[in-house]
Amino acid sequence: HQLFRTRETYRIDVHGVLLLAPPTLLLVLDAYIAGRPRSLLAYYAIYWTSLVASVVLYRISPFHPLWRYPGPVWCRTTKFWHAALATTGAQPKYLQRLHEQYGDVVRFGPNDVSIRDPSLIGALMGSSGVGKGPNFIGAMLTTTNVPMVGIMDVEEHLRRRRAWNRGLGPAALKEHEHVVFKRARQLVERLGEQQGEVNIGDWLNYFSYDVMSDMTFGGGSELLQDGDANNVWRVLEEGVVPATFLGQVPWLGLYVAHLPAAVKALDAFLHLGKDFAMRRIERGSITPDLFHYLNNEDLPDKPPPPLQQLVDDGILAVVAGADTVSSAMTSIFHCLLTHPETYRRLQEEVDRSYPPGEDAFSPKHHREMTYLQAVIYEAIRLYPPVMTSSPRKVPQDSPGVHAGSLYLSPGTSFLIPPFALHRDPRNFSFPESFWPERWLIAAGQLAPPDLPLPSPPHVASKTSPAASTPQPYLQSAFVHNESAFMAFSHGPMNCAGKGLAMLEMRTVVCAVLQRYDMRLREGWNASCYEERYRDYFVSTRPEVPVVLVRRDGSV
Ligand code: HEM
Repeated sequence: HQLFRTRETYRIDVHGVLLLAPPTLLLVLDAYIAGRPRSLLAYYAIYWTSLVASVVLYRISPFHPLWRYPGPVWCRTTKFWHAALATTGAQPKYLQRLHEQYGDVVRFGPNDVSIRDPSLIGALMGSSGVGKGPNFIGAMLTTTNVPMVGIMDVEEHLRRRRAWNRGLGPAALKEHEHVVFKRARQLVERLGEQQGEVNIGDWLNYFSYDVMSDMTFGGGSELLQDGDANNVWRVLEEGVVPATFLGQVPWLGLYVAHLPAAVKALDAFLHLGKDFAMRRIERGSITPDLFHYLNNEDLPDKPPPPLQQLVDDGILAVVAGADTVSSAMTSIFHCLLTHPETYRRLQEEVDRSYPPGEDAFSPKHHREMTYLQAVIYEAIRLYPPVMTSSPRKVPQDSPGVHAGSLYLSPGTSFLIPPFALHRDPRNFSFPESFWPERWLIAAGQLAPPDLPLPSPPHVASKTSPAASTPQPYLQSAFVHNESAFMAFSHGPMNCAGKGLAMLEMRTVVCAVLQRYDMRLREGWNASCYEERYRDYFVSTRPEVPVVLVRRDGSV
């Protein structure tokens, strides 16, 4: 047990030696030296039972360094409880409930804590914060080919991150913003060609996937044109469920990697990124896409990285670049369509900045559109596309980490889940309500006496029974703690694509609102969006059925 604990390793051969050698040695000693042979099974049964008992007793005992942090007792015994819970997609709400019950620091696994205290974010995730956790080892079934987002060594992570910063920084973004505008134009045209009702989420999926392929690999996907005939989105959604389970128990991923049948969904998912990367390498560089930077094509003196690294980062671009943006935009439209007054106000701002005839596929007025920015931030405050964010782990060979009154011992993993922070009334007034005005009040652009008070939680349209619920918080003081806003995470290992994501969201919202009036399907139960929104590091969400009508009256 001490060896397992202190020499934590993902090597299966070492596990084998630790699990099999001691009982075998005892058998040999007993049989040949003491002359008392027993069945081999008895030695193994006694050894493994003692080992499991020792592990469990230690984890629930006061000798464990995380003893003082409260949490459900069963979660202390093994991480399998939490892994099973995470595969339901309900992890964010579960952690939120634990925080409500136990406080701001909760132990939700043997060596895992969740932290809901914004004052600790800087120390734990800032420039001298803690490196990433091992979840991507389990999710990607490998210790060697982990994409940049999951590299645990801080130095190595920041070294790999440099190419992403060059490829997604303001200068590179300027170079390929035309890709976003071209695809946004195509989206708006294709929406207009649809008859009757559309699931806006599907179209936003197609848009973000095509943008991601153009931006990262210089092309290769035409979902907006052809639809999703190869089910790439289904592959993505099916792949994230087993990846979520194995991300919680990463060592198991290395065993599962040897069972081809068990990882069919995951394999298909991994192949997506690989195909993209291979096609791009064969084609060579046409435009300075993200791959151009990841492959060091902009630094001729620097050798290109190994092929596997490019493939791994290709997969990261697929997931990080496509799903998050689509998720955010689906939530934006859901929120707008369930809050007609907000929709009207935003459309007025769009009409002022991009009146009919003005090119909406241009960032010319984005910066001055403060209400648009507020709507985007508010939608991803309520529905952060990465709801639990990525775990961090205090290195086993470090002295541990002190932050405020918190001490995290070596080997402790922790999460600072955006969902729990965003829905905490100590950080945001009316935390369950969609209320973009809060961002304007906080920025001093709207005076508190002019407050348009938020609608009841989540939805305010006629399609929801919540509309008749009495408003419960009218008298509360205004609270807005932006340091608790973590949709893009925090520090040098935060989201590398925030600039691109904001450009995509602003462009699509402006272009769609300029061209169309939208409404939800009559009678659609809007509250099912919140109920059926699931977190698997990225998210899966229910359909948002809408009807679009051209504002200029043409068909
Ligand atoms: C609304 C859209 C998006 C949201 C809310 C979002 C959010 C996040 C979050 C929470 C993380 C985890 C950071 C951490 O571990 O602390 C992350 C990582 C990352 N995101 Fe985004 N993201 C979005 C769009 C994008 C786009 C368009 C790209 C472009 C390819 C991108 C690229 C990345 C990369 C490369 C990482 C890994 C960063 C690292 O580990 O250093 N993201 N994102």
